[in-house]
Amino acid sequence: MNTLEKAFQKLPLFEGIPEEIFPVLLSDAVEMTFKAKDIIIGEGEYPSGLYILLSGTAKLYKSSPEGKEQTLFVLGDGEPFCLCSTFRKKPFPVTAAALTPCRVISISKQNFFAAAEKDTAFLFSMLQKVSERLRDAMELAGTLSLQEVPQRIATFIAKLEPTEGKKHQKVYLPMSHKELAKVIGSTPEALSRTLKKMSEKGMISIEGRSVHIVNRELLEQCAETGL
Ligand SMILES: Nc1ncnc2c1ncn2[C@@H]1O[C@@H]2COP(=O)(O)O[C@H]2[C@H]1O
Repeated sequence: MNTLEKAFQKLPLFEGIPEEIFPVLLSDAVEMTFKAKDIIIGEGEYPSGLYILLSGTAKLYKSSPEGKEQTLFVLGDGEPFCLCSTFRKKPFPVTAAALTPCRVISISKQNFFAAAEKDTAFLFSMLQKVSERLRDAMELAGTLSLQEVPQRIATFIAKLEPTEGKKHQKVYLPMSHKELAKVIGSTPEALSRTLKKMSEKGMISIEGRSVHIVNRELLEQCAETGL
């Protein structure tokens, strides 16, 4: 097994996939690297196949003609994208951009379908990912249309994994405040005001991107009903 095949085998996305699938999938894989802010694929382009973000953080977003951006998904290590364009001959519906330096592997459609035909576990894993994305998209639609900004921020923070053990309730924002505003469908100014109010109410204390959840019950209450 070569290094790339070994790296793929360790990804949660490919858990339980038989070893012999990786050479099929990766025989013509292309590795690309991007700097933070680089466009990986622009809206309307035709990706060559399935992309896997091997390391780094990237976002999928839409922008309006006025330049307003809405982040649709934040992709982390091991996350695939271009799944829809792999299944359908349609242009890429969004833009993918790097938030940090990113290492991306592209898998040709031909190899993707060869692996899917060889192993149903692989195909099921891809289907599972597509359905997860659909669920996330529905959740985002509900959040943006039904929740106020404080609820969206509290929900986002409450879902982050604690970085210093569950007891300490320290979490780290995975992106800048400016990028976070695009995820929650707000402006950086409204985000700062809300974070300040949440601190004053004793829910959190915040320093840069480091957030201490002072009172999780209050934070979860805010996620439900707002400030
Ligand atoms: N018309 C659309 N508008 C916004 N997002 C879309 C649209 N179609 C698909 N997507 C999402 O954009 C994602 C781009 O990467 P994927 O093809 O993996 O999955 C796609 C969907 O989750």
